[in-house]
Amino acid sequence: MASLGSIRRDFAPWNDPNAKPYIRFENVTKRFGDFTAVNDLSLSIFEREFFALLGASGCGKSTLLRMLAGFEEPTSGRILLDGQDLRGIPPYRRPVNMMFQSYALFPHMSVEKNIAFGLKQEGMPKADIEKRVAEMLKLVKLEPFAKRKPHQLSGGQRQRVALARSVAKRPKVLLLDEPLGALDKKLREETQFELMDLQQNLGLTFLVVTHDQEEAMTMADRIAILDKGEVMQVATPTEVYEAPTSRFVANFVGNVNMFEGKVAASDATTARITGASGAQIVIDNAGEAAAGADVAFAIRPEKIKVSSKRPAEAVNALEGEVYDIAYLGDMTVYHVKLDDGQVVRASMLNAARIMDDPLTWNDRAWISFRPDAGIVLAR
Ligand SMILES: Nc1ncnc2c1ncn2[C@@H]1O[C@H](COP(=O)(O)OP(=O)(O)OP(=O)(O)O)[C@@H](O)[C@H]1O
Repeated sequence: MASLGSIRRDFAPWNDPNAKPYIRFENVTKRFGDFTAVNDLSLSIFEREFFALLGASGCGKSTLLRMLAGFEEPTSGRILLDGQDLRGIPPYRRPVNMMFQSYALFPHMSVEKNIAFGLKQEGMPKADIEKRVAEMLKLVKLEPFAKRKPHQLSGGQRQRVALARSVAKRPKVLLLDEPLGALDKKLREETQFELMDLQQNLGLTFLVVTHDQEEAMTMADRIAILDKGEVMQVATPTEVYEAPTSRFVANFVGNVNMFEGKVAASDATTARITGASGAQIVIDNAGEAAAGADVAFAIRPEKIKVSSKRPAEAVNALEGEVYDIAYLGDMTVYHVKLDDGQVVRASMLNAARIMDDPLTWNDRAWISFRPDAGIVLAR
């Protein structure tokens, strides 16, 4: 899984009951004809937050950005920015700017002219423009390339010009639609960190749309996971990963194993889930789910241990057969087919060069995990 890169200690205004949201979507619905792209959606974003909208293609992410930028109006509901209802305010009068992909740069203009373009249009005095462009070039580390044309730059450098151009006007909110979509994997990762630095240094509020969950996990303070125009969960990357509130979110972010079953018994300290095959899983607690409820026990691959013998101390251990092994260098991913037919994915770090319990295809194997290693999902 991606590193949770942007964890900023002490930055959590969403936990402060007195903090006022900076951007607020209030019961926003957007229809195109009889198609509902955004459905009664409410969402709060705080000043200086790096907020990501994550969801599959067509879930309404871009429509939300476009409504905030003023290119579309909600069919119903309100969008507030710093307490002001944005309805009817044209895009150029909103303190919001959209960063477009680097291919939207002017090919015949140098880097510095590209950055200066919007400022000139605004009628900013020449001396101020020069100062601001110099500042921007420094910020995105492109000073040596000021005179070059876009085609004389690498993809990552072009992306930085696009970024400099979109922050040159000092918008309060920057909207980024798949900002790193055009870059290869390595460059993407580097640029992610640059983007985070820039956002923090300038104290901007970023709203980024992506369908790349690792990217959202790495960069964002909080993530909203959308499905069919509705918010499924809003939380920090860690919470989304470790404490998803639904099967949908658990499946959407990272790899997960789901054990479907019924809550057999539940008290304050432990609960049991019985699967269709009769196998029982002991868990810490079943949350809100009452005895008899249909639930899923969701557990991440790295929280499952694979071994050739049943670990003596294990509360939960299920037997099966090694079905597939993928050696990834830093870790090994096992697929174990349990005796009831379910295939479980378990990943183990290769901390030592030589495994003390080597397993291979078709070996009998046990998977085991702690009662608190997963989470019970009722939705
Ligand atoms: N102008 C429009 N007219 C009709 N339907 C539209 C219009 N704009 C968007 N839609 C529809 O609304 C839905 C949401 O579109 P949106 O662009 O917000 O999706 P998205 O989540 O950003 O997807 P992607 O990741 O593919 O860009 C889609 O089903 C799309 O076809």
